[in-house]
Amino acid sequence: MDKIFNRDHPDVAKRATWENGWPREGDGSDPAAGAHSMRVRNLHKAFGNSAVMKGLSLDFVDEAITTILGPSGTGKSVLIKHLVGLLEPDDGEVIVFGQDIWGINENERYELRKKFGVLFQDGALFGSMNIYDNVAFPLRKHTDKSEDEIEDIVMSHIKEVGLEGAVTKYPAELSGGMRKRAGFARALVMKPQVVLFDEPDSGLDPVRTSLLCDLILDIHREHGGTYLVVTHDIQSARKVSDYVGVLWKGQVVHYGEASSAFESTDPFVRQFLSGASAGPLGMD
Ligand SMILES: Nc1ncnc2c1ncn2[C@@H]1O[C@H](COP(=O)(O)OP(=O)(O)OP(=O)(O)O)[C@@H](O)[C@H]1O
Repeated sequence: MDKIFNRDHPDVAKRATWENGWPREGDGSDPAAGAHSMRVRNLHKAFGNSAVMKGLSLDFVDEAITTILGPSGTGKSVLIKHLVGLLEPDDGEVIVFGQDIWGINENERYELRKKFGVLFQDGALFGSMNIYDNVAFPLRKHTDKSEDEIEDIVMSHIKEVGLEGAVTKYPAELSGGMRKRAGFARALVMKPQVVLFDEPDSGLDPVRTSLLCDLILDIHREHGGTYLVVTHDIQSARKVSDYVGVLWKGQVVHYGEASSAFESTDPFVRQFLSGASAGPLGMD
């Protein structure tokens, strides 16, 4: 399937400036500067005595789908929460659309968050609202659009995710896959520049996982945007990724174009991506 991400496009070629497999860090003179809407610099975060982020740095390539892979408990969700400003780093910076999100005030952070759509693991739908009202919620809360305008936007996204037959149903009446699709529609209604997916495949069977990946690709091709997908699922990563980052113990052990991850000779990356029990990765 074709993807919107086209490495030959001049804007994208300019953005994907690499040094030793890493995006080159931007300075004022670097053509890649400003080309990464989300940048994480030397991120440190501990909960009590437990250090979770240990100096993580990563630039996400605009308009691409980047997948973050890594074992359980390695800090993938913590990274997402830093990107949307739900967690504050102990040290380091999270720079989003050119702004250090902890160098601005709460109102500015609130405005910045509107550029993000987030699809949480279970869809994070409101159980007391039907699917239409769930998807309409961000528009009613954050815009002054009329109900007619809202209906046009909501129904176009509900159709896009194939839920037009379920608008009056409540989340509890839907399957896990349908709830995720409803969460995806809700994540799109504000026309986000960035969409973050926290384990979109969790709890889905392989066929539904594959269909959800197709939907992610289709919608990315249709609307563009910078997508970040956190997952354990190697098949999903193979299917959707332009770039792959592999995390282990709060650090990035590999980051580059998807093909370079799947061909990596690094013992940790190979073990994780092949699911082998023998290798540097243990149960701890
Ligand atoms: N608010 C919190 N308070 C205390 N510890 C936390 C908090 N949030 C995360 N942690 C801890 O940080 C570590 C990383 O958690 P995180 O959820 O980011 O892992 P993950 O890589 O997303 O794992 P999984 O793939 O299993 O979802 C875990 O040990 C977790 O218990």
